[in-house]
Amino acid sequence: MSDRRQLALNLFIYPGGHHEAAWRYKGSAADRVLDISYYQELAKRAEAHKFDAIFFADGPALADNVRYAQRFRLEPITWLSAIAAVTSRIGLIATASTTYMEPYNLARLFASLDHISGGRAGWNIVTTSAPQAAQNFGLPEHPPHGERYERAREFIDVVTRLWDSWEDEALVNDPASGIFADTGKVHTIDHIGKHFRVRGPLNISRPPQGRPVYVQAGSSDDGRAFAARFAEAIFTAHQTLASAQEFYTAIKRQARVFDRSPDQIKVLPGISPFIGSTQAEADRLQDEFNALIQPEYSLTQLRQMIGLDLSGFDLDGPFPRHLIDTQSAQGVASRFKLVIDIVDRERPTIRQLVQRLAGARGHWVIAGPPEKIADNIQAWFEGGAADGFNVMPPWLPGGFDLFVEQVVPILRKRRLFRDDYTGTTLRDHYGLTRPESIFADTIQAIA
Ligand SMILES: Cc1cc2nc3c(=O)[nH]c(=O)nc-3n(C[C@H](O)[C@H](O)[C@H](O)COP(=O)(O)O)c2cc1C
Repeated sequence: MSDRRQLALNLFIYPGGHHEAAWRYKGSAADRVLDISYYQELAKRAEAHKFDAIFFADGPALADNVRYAQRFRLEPITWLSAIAAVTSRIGLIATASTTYMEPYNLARLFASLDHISGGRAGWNIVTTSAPQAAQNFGLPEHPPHGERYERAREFIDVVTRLWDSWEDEALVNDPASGIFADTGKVHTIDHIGKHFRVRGPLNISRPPQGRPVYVQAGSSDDGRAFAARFAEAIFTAHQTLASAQEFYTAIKRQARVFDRSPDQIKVLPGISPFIGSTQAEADRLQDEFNALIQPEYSLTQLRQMIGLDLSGFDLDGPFPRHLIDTQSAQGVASRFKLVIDIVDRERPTIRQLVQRLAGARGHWVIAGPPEKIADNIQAWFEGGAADGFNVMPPWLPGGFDLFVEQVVPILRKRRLFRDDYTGTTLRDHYGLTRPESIFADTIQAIA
C-alpha cells in the first residue's frame, strides 16, 4: 500500500458509452442496453481493477431526443441491487432527485441498497436537470433553480435524520432474550418543515455506512454552496485545468465555512478518453465517432444546455453568440456557463461546438496515447484540480478496456492508484469517516 495520496476512480456508465453516437459505433454493446449481465460484467471488470465505484445518472422523465440515441435506462437502485449481488467491493452510486422523490421513500431505498451491498451505496443528490419531469408528477412546471435547492436542503436534513433514527446499537436481534430492537435507541424525527412533514423512524436499521456516501453534481452558486455543506464526493464537468482548479479551491474553501475538513470532500471531474497507440490513431478514433453524430440530436442537446434552438441555422456558420441570454440559466446553470466559456474562448462554428460537446456532454474529452492521458490525470490530481475522476469511456465495453489495460497500469507504476482495496465500504475506498448518529447519546426515543 502506497503512502502517497491516491486517486479515486469511478466508472460512470452510460448504456452504450458517453459519446452521443456510441451506440452506432461498431464496437459498442448497443444491443445489450437492457441486459443486466452486461452491466454486471462491467462492474466486475471495474472491481477487478480496484475502481472505487460505478455510477449511474438518472432523471424521472424520458429524454425528448430518444429518436436518435439510447437515451433511456434502467432505474438505478433496482439496477445497482442486481449488481450488488455479483460484486463484493466496488462502490455503487445511484442518482435520485430531491425534487421528485419523497424523503421517506428515498431513505428506505438507499438504506436497503447499503444493507444489500454491505456498505457500498452512494447517493448522487440532484435537483433534476430535465424540466419535463414536472409533468410526470402533477406539477405545472419545473420549480425554479433556487426553490429546488431550498427543497434539497430540507430533504437532506430529513433523510439524514431518518438514517440516523436507528442508532448503531439499536438492532439487538437476540432470540434468546426475545428482544429484537432496543427501542430506547430508535427515534422519531418529528420533522415539520416547509416542504415535508415526516415523523419517522425509518422502518429499517441504520445502514452499514451509517449513511450512504453523499455525492453531489451541481456546480452553480447554489449547487456549490450545497456541495460545500453536505457533499462527500462532488461530480463536476470542466474543460480546462484552470477551471477545475478554480472550482476545487473554491469548494474546499467554502467547506471550511461549514466547519468541514477539506479532505472529507472528494472532487471528481469527468474525463472521457479516446486512447490510441499514437496521437494520430487516437485522433482518428475520435473522428470516427464524430462522423456518426446526428445533427438533429446534437442540436437538441445544445438547446437543453443553453436554451437556444439552432435548428435551421447553417451548421458551418459561426455560433450566434448574440442570441444567448446569460440570465436564462434555469436548467443546468453550470453546464450553461461551460458552453458559453467554450464559445467565448474558441469562437467555434455550430458544428465545431456540437462536436466538442458530443464526446461527453461538456465533460473533458482527451485524445492521445496512454502516457498522455496518464500525464494529464496526474497534472490535474497534483495540480489542485481533482482528487480523482469519473472515467467516462466514449463507448463500452471497449473504451473502458483500453483505459484499464493501458492507462491504469501507468498510474499504478507512478503509485497514484491503489494495487488493492484496503477496506470494504465505499467510505473506506474514498477515505471518508463513518458518521455517528445525531441521536447517539440522546434519551428521547419512540414510545
Ligand atoms: C457527472 C455529473 C452527473 C450528473 N448527473 C445528473 C443526473 O443523473 N441527473 C440530473 O438531473 N442531473 C445530473 N447532473 C446535473 C446536476 O446534478 C444538477 O442537477 C445540475 O447541474 C443543476 O444544478 P446546477 O445548476 O447547480 O449545476 C450531473 C452533473 C454532473 C457533473
